[in-house]
Amino acid sequence: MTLEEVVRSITPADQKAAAAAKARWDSIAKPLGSLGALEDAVIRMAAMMGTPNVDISKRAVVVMCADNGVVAQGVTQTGQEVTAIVAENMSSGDTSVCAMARHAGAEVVPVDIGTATPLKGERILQKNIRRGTADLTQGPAMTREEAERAVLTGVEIAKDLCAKGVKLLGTGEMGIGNTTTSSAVACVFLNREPVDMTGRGAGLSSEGLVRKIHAIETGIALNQPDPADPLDVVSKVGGLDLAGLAGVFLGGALCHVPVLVDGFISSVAALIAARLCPACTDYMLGSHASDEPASKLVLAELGLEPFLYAGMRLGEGTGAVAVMPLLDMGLAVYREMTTFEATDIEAYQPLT
Ligand SMILES: O=C(O)c1ccc[n+]([C@@H]2O[C@H](COP(=O)([O-])O)[C@@H](O)[C@H]2O)c1
Ligand SMILES: Cc1cc2nc[nH]c2cc1C
Repeated sequence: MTLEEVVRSITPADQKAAAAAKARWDSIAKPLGSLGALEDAVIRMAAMMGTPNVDISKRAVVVMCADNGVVAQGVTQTGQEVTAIVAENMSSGDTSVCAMARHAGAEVVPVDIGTATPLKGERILQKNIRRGTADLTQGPAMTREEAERAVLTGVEIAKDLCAKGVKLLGTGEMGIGNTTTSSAVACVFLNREPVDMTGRGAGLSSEGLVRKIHAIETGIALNQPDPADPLDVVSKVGGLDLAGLAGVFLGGALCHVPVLVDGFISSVAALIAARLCPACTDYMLGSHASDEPASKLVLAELGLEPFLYAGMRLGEGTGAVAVMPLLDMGLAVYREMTTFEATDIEAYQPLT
């Protein structure tokens, strides 16, 4: 499929199924609406799936791994080599998201979408578009064609997983320097200044933070990304992980499968997808508000409410995976609870 075909094929979520799910919640013997965001999530998932019989039993988290040329500007605490080390550990099950995913019953799918060096590991999907991006302070991070190929790769990965029966997708990433690219992309879309949108990422000194803000200012001034053209923005000041994850959001929407946003980087990828295809936001679920300063602004722009305010800022998909057990618990009540009709409690009347 071409990107235009993908965008054209995504349809809004089904409001009839949402109404049926809401009716089911309102029949359950408990105060109306009292499970708050858990009820909303089940209703929204019913709309996404087109049925009140919500099923998220099979789940996977796609972890896009890529390197970013902007690390040459001293914008990160650790070196670029960490990307490959952590990405390979995704394959052996030795990362934070892997431990959490085992608990949440999710498959971790690490993808080499653009790491600087080839990755070893049986479980890694080898989809490298290029061996790391160029330094965005010197010119565009990548070509428009490379960005488009990365988006389409994400779409295909999501479609393949859905074809294998996955009913809930999580997004995650690993890429030293990707909070710099994410802040740059967010600045362009939200028309904000880098000083307000930039944080310390995986850990950065105060001098490093000044360099990071300066690199973003330079990259935007030099490349002049067009905020009305998402592929222009992601190719000039973004990264391959951002482009690939934007594709996962589109692919999930195409398959009527909910896609959980993770932290700051993932939320910016969701914003790229939303700018490519506004209807795909119907298929997104928030997870947590990352500690990165711009995280809440980006989630608000997407109209998403995070479940968790837990001060997390790890990435990898840890936030997305963290809310899966919460969704399971919401669904347990939705499916298993007795109704007002079956008890002696008089049904609540909706508040007027
Ligand atoms: O998801 C987040 O909100 C998040 C916030 C800060 C850091 N990270 C992770 O840390 C890495 C990026 O940080 P940095 O400082 O190298 O730009 C990358 O591998 C992300 O997974 C992730
Ligand atoms: C060790 C390490 C693990 C990570 N996981 C996601 N980003 C990361 C950054 C570092 C530095």
